[in-house]
This record gives sequence, C-alpha cells and structure tokens, in this order.
Amino acid sequence: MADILKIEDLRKSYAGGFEALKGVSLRIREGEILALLGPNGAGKTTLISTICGITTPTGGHVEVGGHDILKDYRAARSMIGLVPQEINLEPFEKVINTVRFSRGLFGKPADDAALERILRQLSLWDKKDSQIRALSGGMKRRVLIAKALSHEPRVLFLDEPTAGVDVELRKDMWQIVAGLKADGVTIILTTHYIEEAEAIADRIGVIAKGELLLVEEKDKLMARMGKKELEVQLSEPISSVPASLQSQALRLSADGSALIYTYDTNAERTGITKLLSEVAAAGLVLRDVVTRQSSLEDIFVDLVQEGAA
Ligand SMILES: Nc1ncnc2c1ncn2[C@@H]1O[C@H](COP(=O)(O)OP(=O)(O)OP(=O)(O)O)[C@@H](O)[C@H]1O
Repeated sequence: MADILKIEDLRKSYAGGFEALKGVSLRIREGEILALLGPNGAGKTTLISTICGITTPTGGHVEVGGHDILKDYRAARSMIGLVPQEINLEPFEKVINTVRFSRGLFGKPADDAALERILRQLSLWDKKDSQIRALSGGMKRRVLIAKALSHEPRVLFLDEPTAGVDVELRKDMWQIVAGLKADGVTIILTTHYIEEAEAIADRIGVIAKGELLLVEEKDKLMARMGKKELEVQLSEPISSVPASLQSQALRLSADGSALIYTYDTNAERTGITKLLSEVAAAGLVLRDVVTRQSSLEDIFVDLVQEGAA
C-alpha cells in the first residue's frame, strides 16, 4: 500500500522555547491503524495538532495524500478527520445538524445519504433528532467521530478515544475503529493503554519527550513478547559455557553463576527438557530455575526510561 502520510523531521517549539517535537519522521500506509503510545506530555497531541493544522510546526515537512500541510493546506486538511480528546459539542443542537454543519465547514456539498451512512455505521441513526445533551457519554463520543467523518476523510486521527471510559465502551470503540478500517480509512490513534494498542493496531509507535522511540509491526512486537528467558542458576559459578552445551542458544550471566536460555513460548517445543538433561550431563549442579517474560509493557517502560535518560 502507498504511504498516505509522510512526516519528515517534524519539529515544534512552543513560545518560550519548549521543544515538544524534536524531529519526528514517520510514514503511514493507506488503510493501516497506527497506535501512538506515550506517557503524559510526550507530544502525542502536539503531533496530531500539527498534522491537522491546528498548531504550526517550527520545522520539518508533512504531506497528506501528496499535499503539503502548509503550502496546500486546504487539500491536506480535507483528507483528515480529527476526533479531539475533549467533548466539545453544542448541547442544544440535534445530532444530525451537528454533523451536517461539520460537513459544511469543509465546503462539501450537502449529502444526506452520506450522513445517513455515517450515522448508521456509528449506531446513531435512531438518535439523529436527539439533542446532544440527551445523549450518554458514549454516544457523545460517537457524535465526535461522526463529525470527524462528515466530510469523508481518508485519514482519521483519534486523540485518546477511550480515556476515562468503561471497559464496555472501550470495546465498542475498538469495534468502531475496526469497522472504519474495513471501509479503508487510515487511522492514527493516541492512547495510554497498552492493551488498546495490542487489541487494534497494525503498528505501534512509542513517543516520549518529543521523540519517536520505536515504530514496529504489532505482530513483531508480540513475537518479541512471546520470547521467554529461562535462567538456570548454578550451585558453582563457571567461566564459560561447557563445550557440550555450545549448540544451545545459551549465554552465561556476567558473574558466571547462571546460564540464560531464550526460547519462544509459541513454538511447539521449547527445548527446556533437553537443555536441563544436557546441563546435568555436563556435570553442572542446579541451584534454581527462574523464568522471565518480556511484555509490551516492559518494552514500553524500558524505552520510555531510556528516552528519558
Ligand atoms: N500551547 C502550548 N504552549 C506551551 N507548551 C505546550 C503547549 N501545548 C503543549 N505544551 C507542552 O508540550 C508537551 C507535549 O504536550 P502534548 O499535549 O502534545 O502531550 P501528550 O503526549 O498529548 O500528553 P497527554 O497524554 O497528557 O495528552 C507538554 O510538556 C506540554 O506541556
């Protein structure tokens, strides 16, 4: 798939000199879901606001569907829908009018069939004549999405779509996102929730202190998560891995007191039984055996700490 969004060395310093984005480069393929994970203040909202033209970059270059966000602002912006973090709706307005108005803001001709399709997709059609104030919090969030989709954008940004919502509503939101992807919409969402990124993203980006620390296919990250380490602690330290064990994927701990074996938990055979019998055959005496699993959370925390160092 072609890249629908190209971000090159994007920088943003706020008045006063604070650098919220320190040169972010990223490409997003059409039709993918990218989750941007990062702690508070990492720069996620700044990144989205800059791409959407709400904040002016201080350096770098962004193209949406081949349109430069500065030189060709209107064309770039018309390809983007933004669902903001905060609910900013007019309480006395009817749902349908709110969505119709948003479409008009983009200079798109009225198209009630398109609005009906969007409202049905978000299960809001039977609420189209309700006033916003009469809707539940979950429905208001859906209205925000309907507004963002009203001009039929190809790229949708969701800024923390499930912050502070209950588990059921979160799952609803995941289903909505999956439905939009099936329609070919490219989705970039920010989140604090690792399980949200795991549940819906094709790729995961980690951002901290204005820098993109990692962007990787979720499946590859999950495969990394599937790796486990077995630490075979020895009663006596050794200076090197015995020759009879050299064929195994083993390394010696720095102090020589343990052999560390990495294996794939998803594999049919872990090789642990064979390893332990070979360790015994090599004349080594075990003190203890410990296993460790790296999770996406560990990867995330390590990265963010390294980034902060
Ligand atoms: N208008 C502004 N003027 C000055 N500093 C700002 C402005 N907007 C954001 N910042 C600072 O830029 C940094 C990044 O903020 P941003 O809102 O992009 O982070 P975030 O990753 O979205 O955080 P959160 O998860 O809390 O929403 C923060 O330190 C914030 O205080």
